[in-house]
Amino acid sequence: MIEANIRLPFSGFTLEADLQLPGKGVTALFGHSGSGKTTLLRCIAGLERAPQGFLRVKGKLWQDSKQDFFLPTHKRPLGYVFQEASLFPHLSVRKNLEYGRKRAGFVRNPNGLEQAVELLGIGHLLERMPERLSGGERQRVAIARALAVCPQVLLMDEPLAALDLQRKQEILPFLARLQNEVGIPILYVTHSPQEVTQLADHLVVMEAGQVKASGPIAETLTRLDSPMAQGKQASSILQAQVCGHEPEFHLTLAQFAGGTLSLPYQQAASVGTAIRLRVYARDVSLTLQQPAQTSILNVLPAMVTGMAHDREGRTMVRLNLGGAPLLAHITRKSASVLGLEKGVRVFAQIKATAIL
Ligand SMILES: Nc1ncnc2c1ncn2[C@@H]1O[C@H](COP(=O)(O)OP(=O)(O)OP(=O)(O)O)[C@@H](O)[C@H]1O
Repeated sequence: MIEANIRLPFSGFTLEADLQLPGKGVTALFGHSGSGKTTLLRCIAGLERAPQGFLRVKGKLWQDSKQDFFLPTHKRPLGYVFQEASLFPHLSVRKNLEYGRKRAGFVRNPNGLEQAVELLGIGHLLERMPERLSGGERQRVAIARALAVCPQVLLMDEPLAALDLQRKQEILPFLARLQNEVGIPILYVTHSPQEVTQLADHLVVMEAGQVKASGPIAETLTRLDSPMAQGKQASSILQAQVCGHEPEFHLTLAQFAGGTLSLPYQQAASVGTAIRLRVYARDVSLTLQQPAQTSILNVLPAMVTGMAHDREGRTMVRLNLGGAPLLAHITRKSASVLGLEKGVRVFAQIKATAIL
């Protein structure tokens, strides 16, 4: 677990964060530009010293201003990945990785470097000079360099922001692998909703230096007061498990807390495989009665738990499907005609899902 209680005033901006973050998985720090994400990460890294600060990482004290205790950055077992890879241009990839390990005062695992190289798939690049790497390869080397020191926390500040879409797609699978195979918490700064839905297990929403929301991804993503639950991109995440296939219809069945869903056929996913699904709020419609004949395969009972109206005649409805939260974006008129309010039972018709 990461416990942080930080107050850092700058002129015109104050960071105030009181957070308890999980000790594993990816925590996304999401917010608009200038909301304080990087400053929070820098405080955790010890690159910024908040006059009022308490920070404990996996039971170890890193800062306690009350006791005037501050562990300097080089003694904090962490890896830091920036937007730009910032490799030494005169050193080969291998030397860059080795240099990082020599600098860190806490490396214990002698195999850390080999493991990082394998995980990021950069074995064939070790003797190359950085100038001969593509942007995506350079960033993979930077991530491997951060991991090679065997950190207890990995801090990533918009690691994909400087890359074009194709390079982003190239790196995302490696990040997903990191999440599954490295047993350390990753704090991941981003303002990309797509990266949040694809990678995050826990979400922290920042606004003007304050923590607006913090919690498990499925819950926090669908909070009606969250900036991510607004507009066309609003979506929900469902944690599901493959429970069968219907190859004759080219469908796969997946079970989640709210029932069973039919998905496009996933030949490679055996029964029991855990999958993460994204459902756009705009792809969910609501009915009061269970439709007897419909072409929509996924119709599940749900209960309305909240609603938020916008100024353009649309309503975001938050639903509970057996404990799983789901957003539906419908017209305000439909919400009125159906008499929707908190506690009303409905059927959610899910038109499309994407496997992440
Ligand atoms: N050393 C500093 N002195 C004064 N103000 C600072 C300092 N560092 C950051 N700030 C201010 O703190 C605010 C938050 O900056 P920060 O970089 O943490 O935001 P961010 O959410 O990471 O933004 P972005 O997504 O654009 O990187 C900004 O208004 C910034 O100008």
